[in-house]
Amino acid sequence: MSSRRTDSDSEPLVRVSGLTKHFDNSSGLLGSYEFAPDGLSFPFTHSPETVRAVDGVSFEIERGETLGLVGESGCGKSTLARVLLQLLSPTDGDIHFQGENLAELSSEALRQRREDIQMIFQDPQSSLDPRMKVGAIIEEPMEAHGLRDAAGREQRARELLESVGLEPQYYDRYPHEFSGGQRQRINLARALSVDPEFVILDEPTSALDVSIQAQILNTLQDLQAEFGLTYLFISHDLSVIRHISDRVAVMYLGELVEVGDVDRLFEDPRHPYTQALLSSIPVPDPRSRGTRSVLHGDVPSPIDPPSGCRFRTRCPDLIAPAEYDIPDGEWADVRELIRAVDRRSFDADSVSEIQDRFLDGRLSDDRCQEIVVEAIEHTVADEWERATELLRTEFAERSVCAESVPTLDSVADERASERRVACHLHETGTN
Ligand SMILES: Nc1ncnc2c1ncn2[C@@H]1O[C@H](COP(=O)(O)OP(=O)(O)OP(=O)(O)O)[C@@H](O)[C@H]1O
Repeated sequence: MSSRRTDSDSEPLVRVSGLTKHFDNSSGLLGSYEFAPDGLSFPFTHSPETVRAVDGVSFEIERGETLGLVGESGCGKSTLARVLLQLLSPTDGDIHFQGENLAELSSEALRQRREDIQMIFQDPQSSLDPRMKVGAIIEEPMEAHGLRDAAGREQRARELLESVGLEPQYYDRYPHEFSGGQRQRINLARALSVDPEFVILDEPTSALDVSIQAQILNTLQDLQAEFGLTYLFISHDLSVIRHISDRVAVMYLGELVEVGDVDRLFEDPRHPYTQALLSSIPVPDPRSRGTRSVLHGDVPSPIDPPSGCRFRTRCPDLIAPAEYDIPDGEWADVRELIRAVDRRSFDADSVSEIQDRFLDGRLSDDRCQEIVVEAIEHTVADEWERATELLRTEFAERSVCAESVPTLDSVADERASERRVACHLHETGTN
């Protein structure tokens, strides 16, 4: 453990509250201008677009633990990492590191903090200058921060090579002489050379063969124990996240939707998005099949995310609008119909046939029955968009999931482990 680890030991190492990063996509991009219809005269409107990459994210990381951050591509994981690393300034929110608000630090204090927070990227090649020898690569951050004399830096570099599972004599070799896994080990040695407290690992094993991945993960765990490190481990690969994490934060479209202890979260995922992600993990036994549908469709644009719960447009558990008196089983049938119309996944020959296929008789709520029949009639008339629109405005947009933003609240867990979920299904009184 580092000698700096003395003050504010009761504080989590990292405390992030309401962290937000929006990108203004308009700068220099013609894409945000709408041109006059003749295509010749000066653009008459300008609509700057805001990419809501990270939106009000709060979490803590305790000293010595690994928080796994998981989510599909484009959900904001790398942006969050870059803001934590101070490579990007937040639009809003606070980052407390060792009890200090990074936004309030002097530039000298911030420089010191930069030493304490290091990052490992996916591509082990990109951060290794091919013209520099391994020793110089590892020593560079120490030199930049004025740590040790030349002999001390060399000794440290050789020690670190050993710590990360390489030979000390590799000190005099060039990066091209190493495999991908070995290069990632060199990156680790380089990051550890300044004795950081906190290491952010952004898909550190994604570019490596599966057999090498496991070795690097094991080395990361050994290094964590040896140096008392705290990790934020970012990956879209759930098996890697399960292997390495103590706790897991699940991110969707710029927001956290579930946070919990790794074993509990994998055994008993609560958020429909976490459930869908887990059900999409390939299972070794081809005969065993998940009971839930995997994720359909793409992640919506962070420029115009869905209202309310951002996952609702893909959620298999969308809550029925309160204004309809519709039993759960009937609502499940309606949801199935909505999805099928969305995907145009059936032949629309006759209204009664489609009704029989999706519904178990007439719906008990008259208004729901009317809407469903009208939508089916549209499909039979080959007016799929009108059907989709009708089902969207009469059902999806009237759900609490569309009308109100769920907050990331604690939910009861039978093993009393920490669990926070942002889903209306789990709000007190709903479930
Ligand atoms: N500099 C930028 N300017 C505008 N938009 C950006 C910028 N950087 C990222 N984005 C957008 O922010 C959203 C989040 O991107 P980010 O790279 O953080 O996601 P991610 O979860 O890390 O994805 P991946 O796993 O593919 O790297 C995306 O829609 C991305 O296009």
